[in-house]
Amino acid sequence: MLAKSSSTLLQSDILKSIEAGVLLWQTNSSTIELYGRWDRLLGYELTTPAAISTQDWLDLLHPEDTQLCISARKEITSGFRDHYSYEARIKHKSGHWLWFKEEANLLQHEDEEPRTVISTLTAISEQKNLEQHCLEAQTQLNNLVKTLPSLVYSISFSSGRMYIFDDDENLMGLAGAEGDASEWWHSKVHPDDVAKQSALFEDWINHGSSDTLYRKYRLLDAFGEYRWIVDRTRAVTSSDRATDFIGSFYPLSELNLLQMRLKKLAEIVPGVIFEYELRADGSSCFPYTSQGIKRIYGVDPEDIRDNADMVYQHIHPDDLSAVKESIQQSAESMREWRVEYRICLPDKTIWVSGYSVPRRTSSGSIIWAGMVVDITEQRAYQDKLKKLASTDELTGIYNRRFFILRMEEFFASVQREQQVVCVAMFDLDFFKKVNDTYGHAMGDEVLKRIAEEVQKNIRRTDIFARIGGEEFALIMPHTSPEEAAVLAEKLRIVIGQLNFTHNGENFKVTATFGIAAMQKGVPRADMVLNQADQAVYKGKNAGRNRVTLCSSLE
Ligand SMILES: Nc1nc2c(ncn2[C@@H]2O[C@H](COP(=O)(O)OP(=O)(O)OP(=O)(O)O)[C@@H](O)[C@H]2O)c(=O)[nH]1
Repeated sequence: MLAKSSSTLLQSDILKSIEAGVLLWQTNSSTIELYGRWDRLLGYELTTPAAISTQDWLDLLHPEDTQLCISARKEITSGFRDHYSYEARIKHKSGHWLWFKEEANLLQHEDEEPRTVISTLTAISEQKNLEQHCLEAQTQLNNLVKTLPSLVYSISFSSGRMYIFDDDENLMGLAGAEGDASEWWHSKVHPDDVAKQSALFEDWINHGSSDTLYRKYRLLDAFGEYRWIVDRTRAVTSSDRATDFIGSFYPLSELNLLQMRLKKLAEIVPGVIFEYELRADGSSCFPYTSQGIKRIYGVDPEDIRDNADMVYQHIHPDDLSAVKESIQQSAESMREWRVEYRICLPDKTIWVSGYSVPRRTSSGSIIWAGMVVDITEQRAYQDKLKKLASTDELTGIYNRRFFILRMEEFFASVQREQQVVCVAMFDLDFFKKVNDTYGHAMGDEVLKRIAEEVQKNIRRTDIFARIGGEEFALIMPHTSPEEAAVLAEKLRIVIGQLNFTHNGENFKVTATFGIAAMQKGVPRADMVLNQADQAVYKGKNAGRNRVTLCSSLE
């Protein structure tokens, strides 16, 4: 197919030195002379120059491209133009197709016949492949953008031009657009959000814009409604300089909006909202806690996300086992968890109330969702109220109401257990005289002082109360009547030794004690108090200032 040419050696040597094939053809001839490196390009080992028939040349071309070549050459033979160029595929010796570009120029004047045309053949397969890849990547990217539920945009850093990828299915209903980024943005963002969001963008740029900028604001959609969206922006860098921004707008769903509102609500709740998980292996963690966890437990949500230990470490040691037990009970019964306990913080101890509802998960763990609220103030108020309800206003010791309640409790425990609880009652002697002689205020002072002194001389477990005007009573747990009599005697002496002074005049008071015992078989608690009262009465009749056992103890 290929024959040796008769062209000069000099020409062929020059042409050999360039990395391209060179073609020379006379328009009136059916032969093409080939020079340069065309042989190497196509895998032939022939020395150049060589000659090839026009038809052989066309046969080397890809069938789809032969017409290109014919038409291009016709441009010159018909005298329309003096140059042409086209890109086509040519068959390599090994059988595969190579892309090349032929650029031809008419060498001789058109009046001269035959006319000579010279053209260069350059291999462009690599470039073609690259173009093909780019095209494919572009198509893939466009397809990808169309599958996203977001509206994707790019902004040129230098020109500020914005390009919004067209996607008629996007959730915002917004069309693809090209224009000034700032203008587009300002026309779409809710006026109340502009200042803050601009500041965030500026700040991001000034800090190197290396991370993704994540913003939430309201954007006008195609239907004239402001929608909450998430705008994620990234900088495209080249040589460490931002050249473009790419980003996307994603409308927040109802669920997202709900989450946003819940998060805000969670932050203002006076406590912590949490999810506590007890795993099947017994370990526990807090998958979610609102920011209030810092106020309540002094820890961050991240500190306890995988391990709840830090929370347990803050629970008051006296309450820890009760808290753990309450969780255990709730886990066993799958009933709500409700408990009040103390939390120790570095500077104070607070009371909290916890409430949550358990549910089982498919992984075998139990998750409680609920909240813990600071009730320190409420608790202090309750304590105060409780104290007020149980305290005698004048003396500060327990009042009759509280005393009777405790009597009932002891009465119940005496019925269950083998224990003796003694009750002592005492009534001041001739107290009316104290009031009459020194005044009611002085009488009050006497009552207070006696309460104080008796309190000092009894055990911490004894319950001491003022049950009437000048009547006092004591519950003495785990005390036999004999021991009770000894204590009463001691108190009688203490009272009798107290010195009172009014307007320079000294006086003393005495008290008469009666003792009864609460034992198994006594039908009612108040009967024990009656028995003690009767013993006092007996003591009064016997001359006062003495200790008397009730008749059943004699
Ligand atoms: N100052 C003062 N006096 C009280 C109070 N409650 C009761 N009294 C007085 O205590 C006195 C009790 O008097 P009585 O019941 O007659 O008994 P008494 O004078 O102590 O005589 P005996 O009990 O028989 O030894 C009355 O004068 C009451 O007014 C009080 O809160 N303050």
